[in-house]
Amino acid sequence: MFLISRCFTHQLMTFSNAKMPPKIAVLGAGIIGVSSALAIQQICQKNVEVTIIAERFSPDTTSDVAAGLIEPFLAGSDVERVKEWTRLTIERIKEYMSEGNLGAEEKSGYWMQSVKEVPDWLKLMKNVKVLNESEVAAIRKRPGHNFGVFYTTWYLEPTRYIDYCTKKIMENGGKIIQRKIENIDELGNDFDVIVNCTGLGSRVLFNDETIRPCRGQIVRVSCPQVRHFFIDDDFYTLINDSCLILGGTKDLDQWELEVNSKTAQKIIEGNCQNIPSLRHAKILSHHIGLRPCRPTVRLEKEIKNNYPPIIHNYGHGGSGVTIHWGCALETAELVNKTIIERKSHL
Ligand SMILES: Cc1cc2nc3c(=O)[nH]c(=O)nc-3n(C[C@H](O)[C@H](O)[C@H](O)COP(=O)(O)OP(=O)(O)OC[C@H]3O[C@@H](n4cnc5c(N)ncnc54)[C@H](O)[C@@H]3O)c2cc1C
Ligand SMILES: O=C(O)C(=O)Cc1ccccc1
Repeated sequence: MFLISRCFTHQLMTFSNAKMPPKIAVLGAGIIGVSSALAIQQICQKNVEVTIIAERFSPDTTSDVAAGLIEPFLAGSDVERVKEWTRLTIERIKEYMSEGNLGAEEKSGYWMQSVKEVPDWLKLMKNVKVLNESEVAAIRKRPGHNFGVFYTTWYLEPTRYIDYCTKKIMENGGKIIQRKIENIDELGNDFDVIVNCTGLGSRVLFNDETIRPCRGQIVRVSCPQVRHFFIDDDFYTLINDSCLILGGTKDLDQWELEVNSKTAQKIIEGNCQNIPSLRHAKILSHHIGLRPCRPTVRLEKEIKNNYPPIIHNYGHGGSGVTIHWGCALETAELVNKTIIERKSHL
């Protein structure tokens, strides 16, 4: 268990005290917050004091609901940035796998489409095969399966990964505070840089009405004989180490966190049409998550009078796992640059 204090015990500190390491507050403990905190410690060579402040921690974040399939989805319109963030995340996953960690694997499968799509990010995947007409006919399971792509991607189970990152953050001297921040004024001048990884929370905390919930409902099942993912316009079967994740609704501006049993039945039925052997699946659990959707991911520095610099890293839609490490590295570089600039002005 990590030491969690519920109040700020920081003494007021200014940069003028050059002997003290700069204090960085990371708001949010989903995959974006914890990966950003770890990247900051690594890029600033641990010459910083990182404190994660969050209302909810794993396994009670949106991130914990995700299957962790590595594929841009509802990631906004910055397609080139998203592709580069995805590339960096894939490199990170390969390192994570090489350490022998559970909850990360290569995984192949089918994406069946009503309208033909061969997005640029497929170049980051392996074994990509755009299906020809006879191959589509052989795979087709439901109306709307007019085109298809076979490829190999990866999955990264968020809950295991968040635990991995959090342990490293604490080993590096990081701190954790459980608290809902109603207004960043509460942070006063306790920190030298604020990193905002609050996801959908930024709608209220930073008055950003461009970030909107996209409600996703999933069913976790056990069906070991299913070994490939299967995605189409309306449903998906994704794979983790010890379960399958059946999805996948995407209801914009829906905030309801209660599981809808009719929706669950529809998800199960639709995926059984795609993969008939799912009829033998054992239902394990039902979950809801609100994807933090925004026209683009907000990853930038904000300078507000009378506040420490704020580095925003939020609005990752349905791709927070897919692009987390690319975003974390860019966030950490912005923090490091800010620290260096402020020191040079002392
Ligand atoms: C059903 C579903 C399936 C998904 N599948 C995938 C997938 O396969 N691949 C993929 O890449 N992505 C997937 N996603 C998307 C992914 O889950 C999100 O993009 C990602 O979780 C966003 O991470 P986050 O850390 O920004 O947000 P969150 O996980 O929501 O974390 C936000 C953190 O900020 C804290 N916070 C918020 N406001 C405040 C406040 N005022 N004070 C203090 N703390 C605050 C919260 O407590 C929490 O700790 C899926 C999402 C859903 C819903
Ligand atoms: O449900 C989500 O948000 C996902 O990211 C899962 C997913 C992944 C790839 C294609 C469709 C849905």
